[in-house]
Amino acid sequence: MDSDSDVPMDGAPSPIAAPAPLFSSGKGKGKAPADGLDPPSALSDNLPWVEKYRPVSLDDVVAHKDIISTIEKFIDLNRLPHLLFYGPPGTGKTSTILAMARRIYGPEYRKQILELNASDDRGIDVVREQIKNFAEMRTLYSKGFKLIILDEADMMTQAAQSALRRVIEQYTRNVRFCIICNYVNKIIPAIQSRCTRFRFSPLPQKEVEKRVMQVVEAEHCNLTEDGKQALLKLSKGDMRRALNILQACHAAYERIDETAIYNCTGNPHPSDIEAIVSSMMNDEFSTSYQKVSRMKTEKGLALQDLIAGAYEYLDSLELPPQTRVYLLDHLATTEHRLSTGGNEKVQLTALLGAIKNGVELAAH
Ligand SMILES: Nc1ncnc2c1ncn2[C@@H]1O[C@H](COP(=O)(O)OP(=O)(O)OP(=O)(O)O)[C@@H](O)[C@H]1O
Repeated sequence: MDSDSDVPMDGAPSPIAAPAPLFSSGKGKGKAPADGLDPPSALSDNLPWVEKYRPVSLDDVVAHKDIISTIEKFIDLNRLPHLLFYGPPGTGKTSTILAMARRIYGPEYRKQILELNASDDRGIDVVREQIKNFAEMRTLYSKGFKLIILDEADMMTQAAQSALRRVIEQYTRNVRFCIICNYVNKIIPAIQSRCTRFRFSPLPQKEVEKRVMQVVEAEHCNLTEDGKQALLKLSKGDMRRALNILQACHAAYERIDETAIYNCTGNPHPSDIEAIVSSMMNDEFSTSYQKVSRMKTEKGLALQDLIAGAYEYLDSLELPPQTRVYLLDHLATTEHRLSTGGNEKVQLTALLGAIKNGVELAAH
């Protein structure tokens, strides 16, 4: 693939375009990267870890092995279709396409791609002008195809998406589009049918753990076992969240244990949730109300956090099915009322009443 470094660039590289990756699996941790990027430096020290440890090659992308091998086949056969990557945040969609671009174009890949995301203007003008200009200009200078990455495409207006449909068709000969979004149902069917779709599911805990432990070692974090478990639980298969929490805790605490993780993320500590729910179940109504209100104030908990924690805690309790259903239904109702502006105090008393009823139900 040609690299046309003289081409004027409308897809200018971002300041984080060339982070110094500290490791790239298969190449050896801590080595200076072989692709001519800056070695680890003050620049990389200032980077958020999610960027510092963004996968460099397709091999570095954890999980999604089927997707990676399919894409590699496309590249090897030089038959890359338009791509549509969708799935929850922090699962590697952007990382995969950037690693793919690096694989196709080499270290100068930034010059061959146009990357647009939600912070850019996503109106119809962008589609008609910026994309069109890029697509047209590139054909004058280079052979092969160029890549346009539309990140967060589900935020594009319907009109812009419709305009994109024509642009995709017009430039199919020399441009490939990679459309990235969280919610595929927000992408109009006409665009979906022009792309090969890949779903990026939440990352398995084991894979997140492996990557986190590499970062822990490289950054010399003091992460305890219970801290690691809390981190993995809270990140819910989102690698970005895992690395961000780890970095924040590393900055704030010498030793990253479970408490540090919960404090740093503002999530209620499981022991507080346990204390609250058991008080709601066992103490007399007004005693429990006072205790829960006091804990809420002391720990700075919102009723919403408490509901999320109680939901998980109930999972660990042995309850008759009828009681469980009753309690879950009330948690859901309270959550909904809060989201529509319900008063916290009123909702707390209502929830407390429902839990008391649930306990009575279980006793009969
Ligand atoms: N599969 C993965 N393998 C290795 N690192 C990953 C993976 N997924 C995410 N990461 C890490 O999380 C960061 C964010 O990932 P990325 O930007 O690729 O997520 P995304 O799926 O595009 O999310 P969003 O939908 O929010 O744009 C990356 O910089 C990388 O450090």
